[in-house]
Amino acid sequence: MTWVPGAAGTPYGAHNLPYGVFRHDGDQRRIGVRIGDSLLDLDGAEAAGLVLAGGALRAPTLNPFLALGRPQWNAVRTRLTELLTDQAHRAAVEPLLLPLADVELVLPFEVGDYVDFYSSEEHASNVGRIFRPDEAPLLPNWKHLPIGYHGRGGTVVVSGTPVIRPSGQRATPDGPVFGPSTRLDIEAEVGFVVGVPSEQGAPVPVDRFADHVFGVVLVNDWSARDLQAWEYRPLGPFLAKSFATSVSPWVVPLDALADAWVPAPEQDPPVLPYLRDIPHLGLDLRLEVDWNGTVVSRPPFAGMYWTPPQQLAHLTVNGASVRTGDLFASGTVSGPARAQTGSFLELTWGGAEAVALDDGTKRTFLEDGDTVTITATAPGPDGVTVGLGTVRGTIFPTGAPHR
Ligand SMILES: O=C(O)/C=C/C(=O)CC(=O)CC(=O)O
Ligand SMILES: [Ca+2]
Ligand SMILES: [Mg+2]
Repeated sequence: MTWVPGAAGTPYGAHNLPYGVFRHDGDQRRIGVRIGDSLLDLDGAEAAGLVLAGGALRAPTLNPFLALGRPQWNAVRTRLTELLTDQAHRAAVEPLLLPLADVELVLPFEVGDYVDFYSSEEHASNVGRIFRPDEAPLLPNWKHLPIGYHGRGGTVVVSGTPVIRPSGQRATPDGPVFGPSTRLDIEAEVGFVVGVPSEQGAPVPVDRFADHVFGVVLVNDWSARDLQAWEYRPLGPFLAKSFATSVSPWVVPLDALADAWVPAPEQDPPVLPYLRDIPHLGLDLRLEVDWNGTVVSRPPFAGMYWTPPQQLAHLTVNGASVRTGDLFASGTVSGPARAQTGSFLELTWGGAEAVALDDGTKRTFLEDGDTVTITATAPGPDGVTVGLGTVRGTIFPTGAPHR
């Protein structure tokens, strides 16, 4: 049990220890690890010789640490657990704790390539029904491979960054017009952060997932549905999703989620051998979507049809390599019930059924000034939960100054 006041038994006790990057008093970016409502300054801890990672913890991003690989991730985690649970270290460590309220959390890693999957059967079927009412909801390939597309790593931003309403083309009966999106939406997703690179030409098999993937962030893949509906055939989303994708500031290590693996939905028809993961496990992450202070949805990640190891195996099966800092997102997480959907497109069924918020207003798509907050928890050891932090964004009008 941790000696840090108030932290034991919370979703951010010593069983979690997510990593982030912070600034204090406008200072340099530094790596920290969260414990309760504080963070431990790991730059200071490594400088003082309390934890050793060859200097990787003294960098302004997590990338050098992510690149170290599992044996060193484990060694650092073991040491941090010691420092934060053994009273013998308290006098040395306590001066390096900072209240979270006093720091600014920044993008924790330099994002490399960003891939977005489409792995919820409910989401894919719902979008199919809404966008393509005259066709089968799922295309014939959907149960044979995890569908995905390459997104835009350079526009991934940390939680709290303003989201400016994008402009673009949308279809009208009189032809396309240009202007601010009128159907701006969210996508509640889970992102996987690559630590150890793979070699070009050498696919990553399903059972090597944990050698490469360091941990998990929450993702909001903001989506302009009107732009998307007009542009997406035949190559998929382009400008409808590339303007901003928000991630939570804490990267939760896979090690903190050891108790969250659960059987994933059975796959029928059977998948090709390179996608066979035995046991076939997904993560029991429970998401919550809050719109201006009202919880409107609770998407269950455990029901995702394609698992993260299958996604990584598929992403690399053609010989494409992954690099440190690559991010692959699960795709929108939707469960079978309306109040489990991970997009407002589904929640309002294409904008036809407004949702009532607790403040007395009704919404279909996002209005300027709206704030969406996605959080998640997972089961942890001994009945505690693991917190995955928060990804929050507020919509600013088109043309708004960036900050
Ligand atoms: O079915 C379509 O045409 C498009 C669907 C999406 O918007 C999905 C997407 O970005 C992937 C996902 O988040 O599931
Ligand atoms: Ca998406
Ligand atoms: Mg996006």
